[in-house]
Amino acid sequence: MLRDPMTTPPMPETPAPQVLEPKVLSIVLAGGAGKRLQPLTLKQAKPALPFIQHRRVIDFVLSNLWHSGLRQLLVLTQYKPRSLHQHLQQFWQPVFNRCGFLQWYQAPASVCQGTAGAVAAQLSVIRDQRPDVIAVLSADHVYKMDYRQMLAFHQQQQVAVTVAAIAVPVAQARQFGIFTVNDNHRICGFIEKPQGEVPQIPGKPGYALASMGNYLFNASSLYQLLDNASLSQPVDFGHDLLPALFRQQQACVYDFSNNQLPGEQSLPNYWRDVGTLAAYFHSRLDILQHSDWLEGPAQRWPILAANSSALKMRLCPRAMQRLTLQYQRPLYA
Ligand SMILES: Nc1ncnc2c1ncn2[C@@H]1O[C@H](COP(=O)(O)OP(=O)(O)O[C@H]2O[C@H](CO)[C@@H](O)[C@H](O)[C@H]2O)[C@@H](O)[C@H]1O
Repeated sequence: MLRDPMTTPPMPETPAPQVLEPKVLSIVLAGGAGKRLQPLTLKQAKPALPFIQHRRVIDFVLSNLWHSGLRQLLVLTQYKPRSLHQHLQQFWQPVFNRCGFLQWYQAPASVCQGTAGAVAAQLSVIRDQRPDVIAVLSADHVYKMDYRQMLAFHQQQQVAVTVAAIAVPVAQARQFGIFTVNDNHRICGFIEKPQGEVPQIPGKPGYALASMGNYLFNASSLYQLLDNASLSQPVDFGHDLLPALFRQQQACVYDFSNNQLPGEQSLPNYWRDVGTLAAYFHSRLDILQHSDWLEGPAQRWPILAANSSALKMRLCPRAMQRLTLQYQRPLYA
C-alpha cells in the first residue's frame, strides 16, 4: 500500500552521533621582564618587540590561536605593557572580538608571581568561563602551530596535562625543560633547565626533548594544582607545578614535529624561543631568508600583521643594525 507523503508523519531521524568539542580557554603569558633581551626590553615588554615586517613577537601565538579557531583568550601582562596593550587594543582585540574575545589583565609591577602564580591570580575570571580545557601558551615564541591537533592528541591521551615538545641540540638544552618519555608518550622524567648531564632522545643522539612551554590542561586538573600550590611565593609551571603531575604519570608530550599545516611551508616545524638577544636576532635572520613563510598569496597559515602605521617601532634602527651584525652566526653552531 502506498502512503500519502502529505499525511504520513515523517520518521523521526536518528540523531547523528555528536562529537562534543571541548570548550577551550587560552591564556597567553606575556608578562615576563625579558631581562635576557635587554637593552631591547628596557622600555617595553618582550612580546611587544618588533620582530619582522610589521609583526611583533606576540603576533605568532595570536595568529596561531586565530587560525586554530581558539578565539577566547586572556593575555596576562605585567612588565612595561603600554605598547603591548596598545597593540592588542588596536589590532588584535577587534579581530578576536568578532567571534570570541580577547581580554588582558595586568599584574601590578611590584609583585613577583611566577608563571603559575600569574594564572592563579586570574582564577575567578578563568572559572567564570567554564572551560573544559585551558591552553597556557608563551608569548615569546616564533613558530606556527595548529593547536587543534595537539588538542585532539590531548583528548585521546586522557591525561591531566599535555606539553608540546621539540627535539633540540643538547648544547641548547640548558635553556629548556627537558623530558624523558615512555613509549606511550607519558612523561617519566623532567629537568627544568638542566645544569648537569642532559638526557638524550633514544635513537637520536645529540638531541634532547625540550618543553616548548605550551600546555593543555584539563580545567579541573589545573584548578586542583593551583588550589594546592602555596602562592605566597613565586610559582612556575616548569619549576614547581608540573613535576608532581609528571611523577604521577598524568602528563604526556605532544611531538611538535607531527604538527601539519595546510599549504606550502618553507620552514616546516620551525620553533624558537626568542627570549635571548642571540635567539631573537638569529630567528629574525632565519625568517628574513624565508619571508614567504610569514605571508604571501599562497600562504594558508599567515602570521597576521597590523599595518605599519598602527605599529610604533620603538627601537633605534642603528641599535638594531649593530645587534643584528653582532649576532650573525648560526645559532646551533
Ligand atoms: N608573572 C608573569 N605573568 C605573565 N607572564 C609571565 C610571567 N612570568 C613569565 N611570563 C611569561 O611566560 C613565558 C615563559 O616564562 P619564562 O620566560 O619564565 O619561562 P622560560 O622561557 O624560561 O621557560 C619555559 O619555557 C621553556 C620554553 O621556552 C620551557 O622549556 C621551560 O620548561 C618553561 O619553564 C614568557 O612568555 C614570559 O614572558
